[in-house]
Amino acid sequence: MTPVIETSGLTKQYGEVRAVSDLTLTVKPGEVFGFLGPNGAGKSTTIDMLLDYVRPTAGTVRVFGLDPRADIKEIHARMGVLPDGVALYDRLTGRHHLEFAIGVKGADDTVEDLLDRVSLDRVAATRRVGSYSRGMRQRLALAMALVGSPDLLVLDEPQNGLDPHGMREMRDIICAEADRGATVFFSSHILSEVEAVADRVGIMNRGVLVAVDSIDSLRTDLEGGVIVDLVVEGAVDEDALAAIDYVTIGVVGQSLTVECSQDVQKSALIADIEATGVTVTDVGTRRASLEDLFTAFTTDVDSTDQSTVGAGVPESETDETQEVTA
Ligand SMILES: Nc1ncnc2c1ncn2[C@@H]1O[C@H](COP(=O)(O)OP(=O)(O)OP(=O)(O)O)[C@@H](O)[C@H]1O
Repeated sequence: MTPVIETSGLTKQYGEVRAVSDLTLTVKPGEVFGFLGPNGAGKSTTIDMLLDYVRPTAGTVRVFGLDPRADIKEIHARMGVLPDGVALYDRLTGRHHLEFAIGVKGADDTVEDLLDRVSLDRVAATRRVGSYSRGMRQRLALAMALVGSPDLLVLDEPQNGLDPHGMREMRDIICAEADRGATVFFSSHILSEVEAVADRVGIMNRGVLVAVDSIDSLRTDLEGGVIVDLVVEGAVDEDALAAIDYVTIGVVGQSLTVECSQDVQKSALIADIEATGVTVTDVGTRRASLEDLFTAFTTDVDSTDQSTVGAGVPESETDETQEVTA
């Protein structure tokens, strides 16, 4: 089956900054794929290359097996996009936006149905968008992305501007779209939201894809995915703790976070930790959350790397972006 998204060696260089470096990634039909990474990791740049808003420096990208540089109209016809920093027309009403989107796609959706799907008030839809809150703008933009029941939804930070209620609705919409067979590729900082809906996640760090798998498999990669939280009394000797080589220990004040495999015996672990000169006063065990995985995969890197996040990119380099209108 042709992958919905396929990149190979995909790279984008802005002057000194490598925004995306040698990205090879495949997203299969029907998958909900969460694209994660800290600020400046290269998520939006990757999405922009899928949409041909930005041209790669090297490598290839295919969407539905097509090249965005040559076939962007065909790709857009089968895709719904919620871009980062949505551009809406303040003077037009929500209803006008949806009518426009339905017209462009030649779709048979009704405005009312779209409004209901994103829980945007029908009366509010008659108001100009200039008066909308951030959350309302986000809901409207999502409704526009849903027009025509696209085969692929690309959502850049869809939870932006949404309150917890809106986030839950966004989760439901993503699940409903997946249930009808759509592929969903979305970026997010809200890890719990990603954990709730994604079949697989890709974690970007400084332009590099540092992990890609299901959340459960990533847990297994992370030494079995058990976290032991400890509170200790006494002087914490970080070097001595680092020398306990069968676990990874994070230290914040008197709290230790220990990543370890399931077969590590807690009593032996505590004995080894107390041998460094502290007394353990509290112990808790939990499974690694996506938050733990995210921290483990994105806390590492040599800060002199060429792809360093936000490495003072001069303004003049921003014109390397090749804007392309679809
Ligand atoms: N047009 C541009 N000109 C120069 N540098 C850019 C441009 N666009 C992005 N960059 C740089 O590329 C890197 C990746 O940025 P990108 O916006 O893709 O990250 P992101 O993961 O989407 O971040 P965020 O989560 O903050 O939106 C950053 O260092 C950014 O400063």
